[in-house]
Formats: sequence, C-alpha cells, structure tokens
Amino acid sequence: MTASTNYKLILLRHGQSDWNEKNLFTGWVDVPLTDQGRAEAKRGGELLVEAGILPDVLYTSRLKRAIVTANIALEAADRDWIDVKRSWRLNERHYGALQGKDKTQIREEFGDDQFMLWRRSYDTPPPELDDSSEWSQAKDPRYADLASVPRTECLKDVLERFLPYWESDISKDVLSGRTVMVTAHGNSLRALVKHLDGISDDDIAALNIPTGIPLVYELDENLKPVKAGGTYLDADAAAAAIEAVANQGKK
Ligand SMILES: O=C(O)[C@@H](CO)OP(=O)(O)O
Repeated sequence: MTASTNYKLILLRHGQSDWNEKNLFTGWVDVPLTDQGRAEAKRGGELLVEAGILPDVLYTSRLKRAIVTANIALEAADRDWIDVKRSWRLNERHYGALQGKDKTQIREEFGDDQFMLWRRSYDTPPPELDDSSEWSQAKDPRYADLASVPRTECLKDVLERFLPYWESDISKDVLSGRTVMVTAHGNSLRALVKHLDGISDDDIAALNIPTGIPLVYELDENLKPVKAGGTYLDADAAAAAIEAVANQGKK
C-alpha cells in the first residue's frame, strides 16, 4: 500500500435486537434480531455495495445479534466468503445488574442522573450481576476460555479489554491493506470510536451509535482518522437513529 492510500475500516452496530425493541438493558445476554433488525442488516450490506466499499475480513463479537447482522450484510454484499474472526473482546458492555431490566423503569426509579451515569459515564459501572441471575454469563460455556467472566463493566473496562485485541489483530489487518469490517455493539463500538478519534472521557458520554448503518473510517498510516467521526453511509438515517438511541429510557 502506498503512503497516499488511506486504510479503510467499516464499523457496523448490529440491527435492532429483540431487547432493543422491548427497551431492556441487554449487555452480554444473547438476544436475537427482530425482523426490523434483519432488514437493517440487509440495508447495511446494500449501502456497502452502493458505496463500493467491500470488506475483506470480518470481526464480530460472540453474540448472535452481531454475528447474524454481519452474515446478512455480507450476503447482501455478496461477500459471504470473507475471513471471519470472533472475540469476546468485541462483546457489548456487560451491563451488570441492569441486564434484563426496563430502561424507562430504571430511569424512573433511580432518576435521570444515576441512569445516565450507569448508561453513559466513562468509569461508573452498574452494580454487579449475581451469578444466580437468569441473565448471568458466569457459567456460559462460550466464555470457558476466559480467566473470569465480567459481572459488570463500565466503558473504561470495555476499552481495556478491547484495546489489546485492536493492537494484536484488528489494526494489523487494517495496516495490511485489507478493508476490515467490525460488526459489534453500541458500547464496544463507542470504545473503538473513542480510541480512534481521541474523544475525552467526558465527551464520550454524548456519543451514540445507531443500529445497522455502516460507519466508514479512512485511516492514515498512523491509524488516525482522515475525517474525525468517520462517515455514515446513510447520514440522514443515522442522525435520526442516533437521536432515538440518546433518548432511550425517556417516556
Ligand atoms: O442495552 C444495551 O446493551 C445497550 C445497547 O443496546 O444499551 P445502551 O444504549 O443503553 O447502552
């Protein structure tokens, strides 16, 4: 790759999930996509074709809403065949004791400030989820390779578990000149965007990522974004969807 050529990275948050629709905190609970989510994923793949930006390698979390979104988008782009790598390090933030709880009820019960602190602050995790909860992942065999499964996480924790994988795998594929697609989650992608754009711990609270709309970053040889914030392939749809994510939990 020549010095003048920029590297390409596609970020894709999964399409609407069952629990997005039901307004529940989800985290590591492995919920499926809704029909709308599947349609968003297909549209995401079509947007890639229309923009002429086709992934050469896919990274996903170990959660089916990301895996299925990527599969549908790749099928729509006729790229089903590309190499795939999955890691728990791309999982959604573990939402602790909030997993399975209704966002509006939590906002009403604890108030706006506490709700936003748990939801968007950089370093305040929700209370830990008990291992006996039906929404716990403590005994989930898919995480048998982890020294310990999180019981809760704040965004800082997500960044700390994501960055080693960025350094060891994802960034290397980007720098090899392959167009990399990362299909993941609202908060694991917020961690990635914070890192790429150098967003402060305070400012990251205001950043929301919409479901199913590809966000394309062109990166220079130091992996710095050529355009801060990247480019959503459907800017109008993204603006409306970002607003909706920001307002979750409001009546
Ligand atoms: O519930 C979750 O896991 C996330 C993403 O859907 O929600 P929030 O946007 O509130 O962080």
